[in-house]
Amino acid sequence: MTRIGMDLNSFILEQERLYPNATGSLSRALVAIESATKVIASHVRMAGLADILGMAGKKNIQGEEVKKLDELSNNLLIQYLSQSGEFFALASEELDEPIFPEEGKDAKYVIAFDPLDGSSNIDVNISIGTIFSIHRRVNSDVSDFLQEGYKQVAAGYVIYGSSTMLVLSTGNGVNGFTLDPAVGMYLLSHPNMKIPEKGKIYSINESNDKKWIDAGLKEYIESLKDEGYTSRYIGSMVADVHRTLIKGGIFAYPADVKNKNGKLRLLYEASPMAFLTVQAGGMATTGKEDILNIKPTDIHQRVPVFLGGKYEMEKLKSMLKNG
Ligand SMILES: O=P(O)(O)OC[C@H]1O[C@](O)(COP(=O)(O)O)[C@@H](O)[C@@H]1O
Ligand SMILES: [Mg+2]
Ligand SMILES: [Mg+2]
Repeated sequence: MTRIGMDLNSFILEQERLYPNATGSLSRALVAIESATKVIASHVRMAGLADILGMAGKKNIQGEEVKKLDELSNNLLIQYLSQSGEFFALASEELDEPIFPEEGKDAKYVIAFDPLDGSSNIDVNISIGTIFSIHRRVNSDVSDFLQEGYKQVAAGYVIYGSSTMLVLSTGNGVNGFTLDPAVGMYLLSHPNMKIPEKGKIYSINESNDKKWIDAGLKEYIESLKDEGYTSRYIGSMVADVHRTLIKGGIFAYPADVKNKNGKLRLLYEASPMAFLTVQAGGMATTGKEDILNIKPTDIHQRVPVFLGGKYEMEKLKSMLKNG
């Protein structure tokens, strides 16, 4: 029986037993993520001492400066996920093209991940994270990554914050586990997470307001303020979404004149976070369509993101003009 303090491995095995035909493959895949993120968490904790802050001295395919911790986290995930033998292919923010690990040639799943989310916060000791999205292998090629978000088998994130937490959904609700550093285990701390129907916080980079494309957006934010909402924006999607899941409200990264499709990437940021939000009882849209219904066309494609509780999302839909 699921209970507070239950360790993640026992939880994963308990979920597996609900499906008598399960082979254990997804369980082993999740354990590989668990192991990799524990090692990343330990590096994050010591980053200031271990000379792993700052730039790696290169740019990724999206033209962004790669930080040393981006690169380290990417390498650790590639190593752990590949050696698990449970992934046919891996796509990452920090990889130009997906890779197909030798050990995974018979595997059933593909995984897309943002190894280190919130790069601009790495050097200043503010919460950062890892985001992942798992789909079934269908065609055995790159197109396996171009499946709609609602087809995700599992999605989740790890937040390296004042504590490290892993938040996971396999399509059966959302559960959060806190890493107990003394025993090195993720323990169930937030069972059956539900986003409040109405919150008090909006989270958006308001310094971009003059560049927002949709003419209704500014009016919407003003109207939330009139209702007494306050602003919180960390600039790490993982941290802003984590707060939104727990406290409610809305998180947004809209399209603007500089980022015509928004900034966040569909496969390894928008889609897994939309899956978790919907599983927690909330909603997620680009302003034009449900994020989980988008059929991706590119591994690194970007989309506008609005996600949050029912009240804020319904109000948003009634006020956006889709300009
Ligand atoms: O600084 P901005 O433009 O508000 O962007 C913040 C957004 O960019 C990101 O840092 C992008 O993610 P990466 O750090 O993985 O590139 C998100 O975590 C965050 O929501
Ligand atoms: Mg990111
Ligand atoms: Mg990143």
